[in-house]
Amino acid sequence: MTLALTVEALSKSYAPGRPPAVDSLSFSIGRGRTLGLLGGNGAGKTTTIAMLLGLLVPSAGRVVALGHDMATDRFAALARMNFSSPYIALPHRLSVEENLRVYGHLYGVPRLAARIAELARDLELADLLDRPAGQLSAGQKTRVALAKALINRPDLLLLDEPTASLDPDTGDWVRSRLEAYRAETGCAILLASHNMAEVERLCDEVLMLKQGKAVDRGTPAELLSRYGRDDLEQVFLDIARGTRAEEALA
Ligand SMILES: Nc1ncnc2c1ncn2[C@@H]1O[C@H](COP(=O)(O)OP(=O)(O)OP(=O)(O)O)[C@@H](O)[C@H]1O
Repeated sequence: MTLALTVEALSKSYAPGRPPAVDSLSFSIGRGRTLGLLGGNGAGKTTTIAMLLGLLVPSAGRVVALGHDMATDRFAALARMNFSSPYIALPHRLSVEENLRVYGHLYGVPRLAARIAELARDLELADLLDRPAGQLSAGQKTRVALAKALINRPDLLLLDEPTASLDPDTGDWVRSRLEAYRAETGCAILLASHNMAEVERLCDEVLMLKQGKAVDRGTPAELLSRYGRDDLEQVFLDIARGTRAEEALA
C-alpha cells in the first residue's frame, strides 16, 4: 500500500513540567484510506493535526506527508494537502467567492474560476457565492469550509470535526461528498470526530487517544469485537472511562 502519511513517535509538550499534550504517537494512512482520530476533550487531536500541518513545531518525532519530511520539505507537501476545522474562521467581510479565490491563489490552483464553479455545483454553493462569509449560518459555513478544503484537489485531507453543528441531513450530505471525493481521487483522510456513527461509516481504521497517548487502535469491526460492543459509542465510553482498554491491550 502506498502511504500518504507516516507519523513516527510524535510528541508535543506545551510547557515544561506539564504532561505532554501528544505523547509518542505513531500511525500511518495509505492512499484512499481514512483513519479516525478519536478521544475525549483535551486528548490531543487538534494538537496532532496542527503538527501535521506544520502550524505547531513538534517537541519530538517525525512526520512524512506525501513523501516529504515535514521538518525539512513541508511546502512541497502542503501544496497537496488541505484541512478543515470549525475553529478557523474564514475572513468575514469577504464574500464566499472572494474567500475561495484567496485560498485558490494561496494554493496556486490552476484554472481557478473553473474550479470554483465546479465546487459551487458539487457542494451546492451557487446561491452563497456573493454572500459575505460572516453572515452565513453555521451549516452554510461548514459547506464553504469544505469547498476551501477541496479547492486544491488535495491528496491528503485533515478534518477536525467536519460535521460539528450540522443538522443530521446536512451532516449526511457532507459525509457523502467526502466519500465521493475519496473514491474519485484516492485522497487519504485523517478524521478527528466525536461523532461515532460518522467514524464507523467513513473510517477504515480508528486510533483511540487518551491524554495524548494511543490507547487502542483497529478497524471499527475489530474494536467492536474486542470490546464486545454493538457500536463505537460504547467502545469510546469504555476507553474514556479507562476500564477496558488496558485489559484489551494486556
Ligand atoms: N496553545 C496551547 N497552550 C497550552 N496548552 C494547550 C494549548 N493547546 C492545547 N493545549 C492543551 O493540550 C491538551 C490537548 O488539547 P487539544 O486541543 O489538542 O485536544 P483535543 O483532543 O483536540 O480536544 P477537543 O476534543 O476538546 O477539541 C489539552 O490539555 C489542552 O489544554
